[in-house]
Amino acid sequence: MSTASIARTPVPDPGTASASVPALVLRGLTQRFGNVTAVDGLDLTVQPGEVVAFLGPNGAGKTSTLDMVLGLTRPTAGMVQVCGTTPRDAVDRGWISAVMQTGGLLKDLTVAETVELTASLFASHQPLDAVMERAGIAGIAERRVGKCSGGEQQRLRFAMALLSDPRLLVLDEPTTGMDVEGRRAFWGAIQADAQKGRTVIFATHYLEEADAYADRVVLVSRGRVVADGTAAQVRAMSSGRTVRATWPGATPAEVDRLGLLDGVESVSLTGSTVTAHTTDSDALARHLLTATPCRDLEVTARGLEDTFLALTQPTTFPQEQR
Ligand SMILES: Nc1ncnc2c1ncn2[C@@H]1O[C@H](COP(=O)(O)OP(=O)(O)OP(=O)(O)O)[C@@H](O)[C@H]1O
Repeated sequence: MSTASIARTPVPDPGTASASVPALVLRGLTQRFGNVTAVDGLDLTVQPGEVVAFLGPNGAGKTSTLDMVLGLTRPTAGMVQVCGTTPRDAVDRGWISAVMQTGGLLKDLTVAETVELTASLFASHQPLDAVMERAGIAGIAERRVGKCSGGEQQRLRFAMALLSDPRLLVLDEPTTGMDVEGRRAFWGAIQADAQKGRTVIFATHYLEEADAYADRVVLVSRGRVVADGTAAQVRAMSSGRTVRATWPGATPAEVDRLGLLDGVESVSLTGSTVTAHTTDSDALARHLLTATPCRDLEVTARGLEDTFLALTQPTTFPQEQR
């Protein structure tokens, strides 16, 4: 099944996880698969009501972390607490549930039948009509799952995850493969729900989703947190500007030498385009226009995407040269 909420029957016991207890605490969380360290001593605390984007490149360790949060795998080392208890206990109590990317749906059932069947696995659950309304699928209740679009199927998974009225909702790249309209409708439903106080943590590759929907962005790279704050704070973490220019016939060695200039944080060469991040764009621009054959020079403020690349990719020149 795709949602952790339906993997086990929850024990109704509202009230013992108070609002002052963090929704999620990770301490030194580590997951190794043979020689691969997928999660490398990750620390994170999420307070109730926060909407957190877990952002990182492929293989950063997002899914491995969320699997441990959901109690699907055990950490190699470190600790996970969900609403003050273990992940398995939180799942049992219906305090945490998840919307995963794929799977878990039977195509021949209708949307309403799917929600009913899932609800029958719980000792107690939210009213079905209210859950379907909240997830934005009340209007397609009689539609067969196989006829639903990707966005509609994700909203159905969202409804299934809401049945236990979880305190913490985990979304693992929930809008992968959806078109723009499907993504917007899905996030509209999640946001409306989050505004009522639910804690949401979502893994995504989409920077614009993190920017638009998260109160807080946690940027992970190689199993570690490399930035943590609002989208604006994370963007500001790599201050400075991006300088791009066309350098016909540039060699990697010539471009690497730009890394020796004051303020240059990273530099790369793609075709004949040089891209550099620097805290002193005037000096770099002057150098490129006077000491190299560069032309078509462009200076821009960094966006979240540039910050993401700057914080998650190694520079192209050796550190000892700097
Ligand atoms: N079961 C496993 N066995 C071996 N290696 C694994 C396993 N699961 C994950 N990995 C490795 O651990 C690292 C982190 O993977 P993970 O899926 O957690 O990253 P991710 O950030 O979710 O990536 P993506 O955005 O591509 O889904 C990768 O190098 C991956 O190949």
